[in-house]
Amino acid sequence: MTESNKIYHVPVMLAECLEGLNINPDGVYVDVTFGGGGHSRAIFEQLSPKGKLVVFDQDPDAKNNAWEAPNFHFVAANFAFLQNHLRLLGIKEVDGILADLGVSSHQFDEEDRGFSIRGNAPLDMRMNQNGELTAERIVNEYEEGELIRIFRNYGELKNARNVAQTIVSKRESNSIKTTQDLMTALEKCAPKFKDHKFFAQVFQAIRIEVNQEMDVLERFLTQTANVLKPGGRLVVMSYHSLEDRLVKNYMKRGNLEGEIEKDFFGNVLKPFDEVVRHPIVPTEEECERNSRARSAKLRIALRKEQHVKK
Ligand SMILES: C[S@@+](CC[C@H](N)C(=O)[O-])C[C@H]1O[C@@H](n2cnc3c(N)ncnc32)[C@H](O)[C@@H]1O
Repeated sequence: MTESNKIYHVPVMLAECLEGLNINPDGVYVDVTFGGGGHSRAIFEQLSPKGKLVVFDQDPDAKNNAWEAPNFHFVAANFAFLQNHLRLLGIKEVDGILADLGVSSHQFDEEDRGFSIRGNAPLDMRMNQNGELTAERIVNEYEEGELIRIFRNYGELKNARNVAQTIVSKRESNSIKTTQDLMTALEKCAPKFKDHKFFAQVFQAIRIEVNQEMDVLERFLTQTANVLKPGGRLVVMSYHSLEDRLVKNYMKRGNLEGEIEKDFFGNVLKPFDEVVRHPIVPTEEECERNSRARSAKLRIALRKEQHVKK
């Protein structure tokens, strides 16, 4: 934890994720979204000294939650580079991969990072503070059509066009620099009594674009089949319908578009079999305890034997 009395992140569906990974104590596991390390610690506790855990996080703050052990390795990088980093560590194959997508509670709670609709902060929203694209650049420089695309696709806003037009017209007189500037500019677009949800959707859309979350998820997913050994598990938790669709397509059909590809003999070509056909969702009790769990969907797949490796 970076601050003594603040909880960094409460892991979502912890027991379900562990069960999904079906841990072999001597195996090699990767948690590509380390965050507060809740899932990682629980995985690590199940490993023998022969087992190994490699974790990724692109946010330097997460490194403060890491620990020292000969069989634990923190990689400060984007999981879009999974295969490269494993190669650098001399790891060819792993037994299980966990991804708990999106941002941590810590990132939301740190007001100055601009993820939250509470308080007032510069429009930033970068998970990796070395990244070039900020929320401020998107809001002040993106063309109207691009803004419509992100509010419609990533925010699922019904009035995406109106929101984009309002931003374009407001920024003509004054650039929109802070989270409060943005909320004030969009006051008239917010539905009555549902303004909290509306602003959360606006912020979510911008955050997904800032961090190129769909693009890196695609790049990550297509590498998992190359690094998981036959029988290895892919466990992915998503919080947004677009993310879940990509994960579902990839696990079910072996490609991001969800198209069925067959070989000469009519066998479906796909690297994974789903372990559960429908996503696992948190219990009501967990959602009450931890509101961040509410939109979570967990999918689990098993790496098949016969897929030809790239
Ligand atoms: C939902 S939190 C994970 C919480 C974690 N499972 C726990 O128990 O504390 C997501 C974390 O993944 C990191 N993250 C998100 N996308 C990433 C990416 N493309 N590459 C590396 N880290 C990423 C975020 O910085 C954040 O710390």
